[in-house]
Amino acid sequence: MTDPRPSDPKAAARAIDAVRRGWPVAVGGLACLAIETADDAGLAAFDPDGRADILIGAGRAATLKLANQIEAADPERPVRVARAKWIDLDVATALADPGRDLATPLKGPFRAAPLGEAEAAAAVLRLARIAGVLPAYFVREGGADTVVTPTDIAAHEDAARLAIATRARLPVSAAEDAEIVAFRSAEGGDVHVALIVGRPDGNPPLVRLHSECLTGDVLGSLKCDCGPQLHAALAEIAGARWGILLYLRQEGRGIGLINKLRAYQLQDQGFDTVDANTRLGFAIDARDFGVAARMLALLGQDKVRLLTNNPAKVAGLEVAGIAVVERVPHALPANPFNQAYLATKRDRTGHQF
Ligand SMILES: Nc1nc2c(ncn2[C@@H]2O[C@H](COP(=O)(O)OP(=O)(O)OP(=O)(O)O)[C@@H](O)[C@H]2O)c(=O)[nH]1
Ligand SMILES: [Zn+2]
Repeated sequence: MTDPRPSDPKAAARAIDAVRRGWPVAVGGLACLAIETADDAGLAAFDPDGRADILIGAGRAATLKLANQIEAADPERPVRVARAKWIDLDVATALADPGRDLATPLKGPFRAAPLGEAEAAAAVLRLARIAGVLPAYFVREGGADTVVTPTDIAAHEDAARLAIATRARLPVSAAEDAEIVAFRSAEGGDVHVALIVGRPDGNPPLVRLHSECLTGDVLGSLKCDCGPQLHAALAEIAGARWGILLYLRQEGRGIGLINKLRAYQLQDQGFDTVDANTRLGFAIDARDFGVAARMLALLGQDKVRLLTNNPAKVAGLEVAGIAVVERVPHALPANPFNQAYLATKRDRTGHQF
């Protein structure tokens, strides 16, 4: 039977592009204009009467004293804020970006409005995360040139659509006998990579799921443990003679580089890594480890020994059909800049150190 609502990869790609360029998108019956990329002319064309409401995540809404007007819920849940005369583009921008709270104390009171279409509202906030912009929109009932459905947006991130694109020998300093395999989805999402070290020897491979961290992996950031974990993982896998490192393009636990740097800005103001994410209106961890499970399945592996301190990675693989026969701890020495970050992982996100 054919899917009555097949997804359209072009629609998601066009919508991501539109959000990044400051063009409106329509999801269901909601017309939405991303606040971060809107300009005065775009806003005037989208909303000539100044009547469009604001759509943000519940985590952000909670800091706007809207908490008592919304159900306590996950930080990504959409909240619609009724437009008031004094909410212009500048105020909306301050509303969208918690990094400005110290410099721009917010007015108020803000009033929550009925969501309209909850599924469409949630999907358009997910679209913001995928596009790498702040999850905040001007929103009104109506249409737009760019139309996208929640199904299109979900399909864009659907791990099941990943396939192997190509593979090649890649000797690396940790292991000369290595092969790189690249994965891509027809939906045009991120390209993920596996580095296979050695040859299958009949035992489950030693596997590391490494989420991209430009600051840590490339620049040697001391704020996190990613760089040292990456290199230690390669060394351990090489030592085990057979294993796989998955390099997952899940920068910033899935919120993207720019929004991760916004979370860092909030950390400079004293919030920890968990609260920084939720104050932006994102989940604490937006990653889908089903991507890793799909990659392992495509490589013919259904049992692994997993290098991690993060129980969510174990659970994420298991739920997607990969048996984790052993969790191998992967903790590295702290430094003065990442001590608090590691303590937050231990105390608030269940990491086992
Ligand atoms: N949003 C956000 N992402 C961060 C922050 N610090 C590091 N990251 C990202 O977190 C991810 C690091 O994840 P992993 O190395 O897989 O670590 P983990 O989930 O803690 O699990 P294990 O290391 O396996 O125990 C990378 O995508 C980083 O870019 C932060 O403060 N905020
Ligand atoms: Zn990092």
